Amino acid sequence: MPLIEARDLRRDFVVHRRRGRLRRERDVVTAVSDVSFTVEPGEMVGYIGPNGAGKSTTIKMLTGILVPTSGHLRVAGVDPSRRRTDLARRMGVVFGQRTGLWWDLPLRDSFDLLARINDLPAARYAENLERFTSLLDLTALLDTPVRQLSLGQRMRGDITAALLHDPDVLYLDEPTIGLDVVSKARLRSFLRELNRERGTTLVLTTHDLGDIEALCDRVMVVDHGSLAFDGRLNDLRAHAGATRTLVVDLAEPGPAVEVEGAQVVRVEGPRQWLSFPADASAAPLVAALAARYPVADLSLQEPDIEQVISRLYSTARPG
Ligand SMILES: Nc1ncnc2c1ncn2[C@@H]1O[C@H](COP(=O)(O)OP(=O)(O)OP(=O)(O)O)[C@@H](O)[C@H]1O
Repeated sequence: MPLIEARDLRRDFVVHRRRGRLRRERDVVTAVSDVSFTVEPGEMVGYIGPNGAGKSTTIKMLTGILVPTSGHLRVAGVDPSRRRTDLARRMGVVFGQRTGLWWDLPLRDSFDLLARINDLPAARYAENLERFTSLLDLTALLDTPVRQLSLGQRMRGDITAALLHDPDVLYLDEPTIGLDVVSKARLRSFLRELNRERGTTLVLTTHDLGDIEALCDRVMVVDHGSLAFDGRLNDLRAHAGATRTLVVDLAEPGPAVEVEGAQVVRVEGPRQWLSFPADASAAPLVAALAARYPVADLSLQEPDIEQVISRLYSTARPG
């Protein structure tokens, strides 16, 4: 059974806009429109899209904070907005820009409070606290008030808090925002290990495509409230019409090579750049080149994922 099942999910917001000095008009903003997907237990899914695309609204519906305007939604077999308390035991949520910890309390007291709120058995709490604080390098900071922690330390504290009760699914909204390169790498490797060891399902929204490349087998792209893509990261490159580049060094400079399925886009002395569709194999190209030309060396350039995504956003946008 899928862990998350969303069918034709929609969320409208009613907003009142000022028209002139006295008039106010009622307007309806559709934040999420007819989104359908399923997530299987143990999947790591990236949910990406430009600002205002509907990512946070979707996460809020998945966690039961917001009620969908229409559509069908089940998480772990239940309707999140009706069974929010039951579901809270099975999910962890981390919003990168806000903390779920008590600002003036030492980290340890926040964890103790959460363990009590969640009715965690003492032995399991002790075991998880020990494990996550050592894995996330927080042991020495347990007695430090949250307000004195750096952003990266606080984020690790929030992630520990979200995991103390062994949730089946962890929702992360911008988990690496503002973190330095080393903290990002450490957090990503922790999340990979968590998924491998405990099978925790991960749903991640981010503007950092490095998070997606490091963590997610699957990516969903939302734009203007609708899903523009749902599939593997590699297939996203092909879907967006991306190309790969084969860089060929010939034994000596010569005219542009001719080979089926690729186009020479640049020539510099003996080096030539051949562009071909991202979903095509490079093997037949390499074989054809080597059979016809004196090839000294070859290398392959993957399309830059940032470019792929911005291309997808621009093609998905109406007008
Ligand atoms: N409470 C609300 N009332 C009115 N409009 C809202 C509300 N919450 C969200 N919206 C609107 O719904 C749309 C989607 O917002 P949402 O926060 O889900 O986007 P997002 O993809 O998470 O964006 P970002 O990347 O900037 O966080 C936006 O147009 C936003 O203005």
